[in-house]
Amino acid sequence: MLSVIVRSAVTKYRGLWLPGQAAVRAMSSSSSSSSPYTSLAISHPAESITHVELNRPEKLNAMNKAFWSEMVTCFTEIAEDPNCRVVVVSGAGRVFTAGIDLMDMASDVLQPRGDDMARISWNLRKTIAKYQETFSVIERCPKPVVVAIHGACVGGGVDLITACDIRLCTQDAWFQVKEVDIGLAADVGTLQRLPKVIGSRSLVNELALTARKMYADEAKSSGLVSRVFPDKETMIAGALEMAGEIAGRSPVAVQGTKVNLIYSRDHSVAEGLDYMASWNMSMLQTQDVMQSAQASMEKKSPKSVAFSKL
Ligand SMILES: CCC/C=C/C=C/C(=O)SCCNC(=O)CCNC(=O)[C@H](O)C(C)(C)COP(=O)(O)OP(=O)(O)OC[C@H]1O[C@@H](n2cnc3c(N)ncnc32)[C@H](O)[C@@H]1OP(=O)(O)O
Repeated sequence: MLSVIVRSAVTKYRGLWLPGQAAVRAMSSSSSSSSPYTSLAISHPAESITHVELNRPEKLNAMNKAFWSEMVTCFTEIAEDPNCRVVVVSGAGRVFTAGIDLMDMASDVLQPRGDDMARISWNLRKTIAKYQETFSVIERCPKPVVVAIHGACVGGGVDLITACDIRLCTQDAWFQVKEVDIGLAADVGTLQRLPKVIGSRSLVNELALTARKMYADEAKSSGLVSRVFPDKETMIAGALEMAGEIAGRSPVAVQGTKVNLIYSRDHSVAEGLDYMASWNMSMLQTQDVMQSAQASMEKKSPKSVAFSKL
């Protein structure tokens, strides 16, 4: 199936079909007028919670050109939005995502432009960096991101979820580091982040080198996901409940926790402690500490405190 899709896309690219701004505009005009995006649906299911839904269900949420840039815009805005304290990401329709849109990939990544090898390579490097940014922007976002996965999570889907902070899935979910099957080394985050998520280096290597599917139970036992739900409905309810727990706590504490966890993952303990001290020399001066401590003394939940926006 893959070769048919890629071949037909390349043929269309060479002969007839050049997706560009016009195609993107045409897709925009056919989508809901309230959403600025064609590949994502954004909603606010509860106070301080933003729900980002991959929203091309008819193509199994395959990641097309619009998706790769819209995620960057979306998460840049979320990072700056004081009304958002936590994000839930999920997929519309019957699966989470089938990975990169193989039609778009054929015309973009596989047909780099340039007058000679140096220029082609330079352009391709910039393209790959742009694709990487689509998921790095999730990791850089100081608001925690809970991702809820059902059905297939293929290729770019694994790159996406490893950039998120908390992973939940349904019993029918499966994960596939599919890139070797389509002739490439995964290049937008899986090879860098999956070994930091899953304890077993051997398992990571096996998954990435064989492209075998990993099902929900193994995803749980290996640490890729922290919870497995019987179906999508209960998973989304569980994700929103968890998001509510996070959103109810001090945003200074929550965002500081995310930023420092990621910093420490990539640095030595000594460097992490040093960074933490510098972070908290400002952040400990927040009114949130006193308000939270007072609630704790009064045996109240931190959720009872009306924290100032951040
Ligand atoms: C610099 C680059 C960085 C990024 C790298 C990323 C790499 C990757 O993501 S590698 C992985 C690529 N994905 C795949 O190889 C998966 C391809 N899809 C499938 O194998 C199957 O669709 C799947 C097993 C997920 C589900 O099979 P099922 O029988 O349930 O559905 P289908 O009939 O196959 O699909 C339904 C419609 O969706 C379209 N579609 C599915 N996947 C893709 C895709 N990746 N790209 C584009 N379109 C896709 C499929 O063509 C069907 O459309 P239609 O015929 O119009 O109904």
